[in-house]
Amino acid sequence: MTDTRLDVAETLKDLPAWRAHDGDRPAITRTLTFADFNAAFGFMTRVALMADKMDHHPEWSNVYDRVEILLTTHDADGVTDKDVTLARFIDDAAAGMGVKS
Ligand SMILES: C[C@H](O)[C@H](O)[C@H]1CNC2=NC(N)=NC(=O)C2=N1
Repeated sequence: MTDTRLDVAETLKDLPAWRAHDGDRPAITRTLTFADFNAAFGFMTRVALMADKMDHHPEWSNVYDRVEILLTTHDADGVTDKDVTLARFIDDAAAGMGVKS
């Protein structure tokens, strides 16, 4: 994995559940809705452990069954392979956890 900045539009072609962040800097976002708070927080725990292992951390928030996630690489001021790797892990983790959207 490198800290090379990727083109956001190109990157999103391989990440259909993700959108370009509409804001101040290059980033990708996904909002997930789970069955309930327990499922949402269980998902966040799994992602948190992987993020810490990768030393690459999401910007996110949780309200009850909903988790909003923004991925960007602060050290590169943009989206990198690290964000793609974490996004794929997030998609895989969510797929088996009763995600409603
Ligand atoms: C010192 C440490 O490796 C860095 O601050 C890491 C920590 N987690 C990080 N997370 C994210 N999303 N981007 C970074 O550039 C980053 N850098």
